[in-house]
Amino acid sequence: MIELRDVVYCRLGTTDLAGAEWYAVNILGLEVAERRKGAVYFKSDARAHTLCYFEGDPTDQMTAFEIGTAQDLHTAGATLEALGHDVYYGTRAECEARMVREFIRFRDPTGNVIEFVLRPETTGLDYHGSRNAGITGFSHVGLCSSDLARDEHFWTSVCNARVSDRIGDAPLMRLGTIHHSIALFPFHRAGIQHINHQVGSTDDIQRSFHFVRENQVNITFGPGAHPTSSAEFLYFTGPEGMTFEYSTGVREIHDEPAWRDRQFHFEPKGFCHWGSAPQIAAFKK
Ligand SMILES: O=C/C=C/C(C(=O)O)=C(/O)C(=O)O
Ligand SMILES: [Fe+2]
Repeated sequence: MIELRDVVYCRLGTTDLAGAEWYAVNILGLEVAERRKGAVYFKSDARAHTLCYFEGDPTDQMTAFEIGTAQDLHTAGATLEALGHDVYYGTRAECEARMVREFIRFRDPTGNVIEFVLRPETTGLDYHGSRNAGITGFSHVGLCSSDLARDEHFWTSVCNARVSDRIGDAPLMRLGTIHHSIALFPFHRAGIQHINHQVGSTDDIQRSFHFVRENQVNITFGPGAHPTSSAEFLYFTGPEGMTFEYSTGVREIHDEPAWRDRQFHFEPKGFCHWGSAPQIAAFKK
């Protein structure tokens, strides 16, 4: 069993790095941690970075998860290879570009590019966004899945994810105590379906709702409340069509052995109990 600790960063290719930086700072509310040749790194919490935009193909998207020890990372590589995945071991320069000690890269069964990383850097310092979006940190990722049952099996049997709830057959899966760090949603191609940042309060959700709308950003869902995690949310569109989510109040699961995954409808009421309907392809039948 591959023991993942947490989701740690996303890397997104962009054909307009300056535009992506403008959006990440002025709309999303992240802080530029560092600019390097062809890449900008963003902070959303104490970690050195949780998002990187790099010059490249916008379909080039990676999600990284932390593994505890070098031994575990190498064992994970061998496990994945034995299952037929091509596993790439990152070079020193690629590790530096990710601010990690070591990493491996492979594709999950849908074809999503996944990195398992060792010792991602942290700063121990809070982040300070110039726009006060109230962000408390990068929290979860939604991944596209071309076969939900197959991919749930991968994340829960090969890796240590546990299903907290399902919307239809779409699993919301936890790695620690947070209700979900990975969610899978049905879609015909691989890629990151949405990127979630937690914000401090309902006030932040409501202020951002008005802020993003006034800045002509496309709101695709919300404000609303997820019956699954109890989080209040807002979804909106970012560079190259990426969906970003703010949410607040995500459920924590501390009664680990006692928790039973619950079944929700794959229709608007399963996604929101305030009555908002998603304008997001992967959230619709
Ligand atoms: O609308 C479905 C999404 C549910 C949740 C949640 O329960 O918080 C998410 O944030 C998610 O799946 O990404
Ligand atoms: Fe989400």
